[in-house]
Amino acid sequence: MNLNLKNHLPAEDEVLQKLPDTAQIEFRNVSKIYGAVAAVKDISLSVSRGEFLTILGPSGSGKTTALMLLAGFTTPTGGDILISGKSVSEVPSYRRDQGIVFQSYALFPHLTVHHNLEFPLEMRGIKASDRASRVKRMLERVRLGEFGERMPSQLSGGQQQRVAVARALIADPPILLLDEPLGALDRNLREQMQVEIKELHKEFGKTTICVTHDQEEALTLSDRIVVMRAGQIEQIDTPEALYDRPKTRFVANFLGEANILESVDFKIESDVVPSSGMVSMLRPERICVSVPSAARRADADHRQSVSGIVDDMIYAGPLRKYRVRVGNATLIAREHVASGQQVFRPGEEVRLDWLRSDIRFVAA
Ligand SMILES: Nc1ncnc2c1ncn2[C@@H]1O[C@H](COP(=O)(O)OP(=O)(O)OP(=O)(O)O)[C@@H](O)[C@H]1O
Repeated sequence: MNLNLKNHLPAEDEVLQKLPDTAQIEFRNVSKIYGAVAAVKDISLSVSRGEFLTILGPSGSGKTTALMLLAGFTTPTGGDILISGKSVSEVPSYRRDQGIVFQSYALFPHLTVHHNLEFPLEMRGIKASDRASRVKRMLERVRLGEFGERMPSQLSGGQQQRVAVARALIADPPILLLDEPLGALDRNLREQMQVEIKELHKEFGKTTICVTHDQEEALTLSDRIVVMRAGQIEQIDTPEALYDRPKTRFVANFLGEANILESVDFKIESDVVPSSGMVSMLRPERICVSVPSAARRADADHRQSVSGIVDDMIYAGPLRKYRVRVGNATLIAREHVASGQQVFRPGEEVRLDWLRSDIRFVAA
């Protein structure tokens, strides 16, 4: 990391005009081609001021490339990126007023926590007395008030991550970029940090773009999620819409578990007539498992029921997951564990039923 960055900064009048506290971002037909590989292929996307948008997708789908294009670490092969209406294609990364948090935190190892936070303020020419008070306030905000004089190596992973977020926010940039920010943390800490990041987002209101391959993280943090596949946008939606109404089989399978009811040997009852090229999908938690002789439910007229044989039952703390053979198909059903609930073992016959309105149709 070049600590003499200041010497390379452009004169004040050259600096991209200071943007308001939070910014609108637009990708217009952006592509990034590496030889025969289109890492990002003609993506268009608009992010509102203050929005928390997560880019989600499998490995190699172009998530990091999209973020690096926005950060200015790489230039598009085609298309344009606009921040608050202004093209930034010609603006180098150090002049795009953005806070960035990497999975590896990228803290300066030879600077104390205090100096790590002070660095972006110094780069912006903020005077020493103001810097000290801002650093103090920010360290207190991330509950690290006592840790200013420590070196990064003397902090836990979660604490280092909080320093990295604090450093990204301290200069009040309009945009915050998070690249797998919680990837290096264990599960409990990750959940705790998700809450902290959400709170910081609410408090600071920065337009935030986060890259992750962790579905739960995406669902928890985001106002909207972009699902990428092979360099293209497969679907953009709110977490709930994406999970509950995926448009394609890829999204249904990528975000959680899905029963794709294709070539099953029972007729799927639905109140909606699917268009051609669509297949039926049912989320496992929408299926109820009961004994074959169970009394008819009050809403039985709105439900479809089938009988099957339990293949497998997995207990996972708050959830119990069944794999049930129904004719030639295997359906997955997931139940929240509750007291007094009947538990079924492999080989037992069960009835599965679901609301007809819970059937979704996704592009095959
Ligand atoms: N500098 C590069 N040169 C050549 N190909 C590249 C380069 N950077 C990325 N790619 C290719 O572009 C595609 C998208 O890569 P990218 O890193 O954006 O994916 P990703 O979704 O972030 O994956 P991951 O979750 O594994 O980080 C991949 O096929 C990758 O091999």
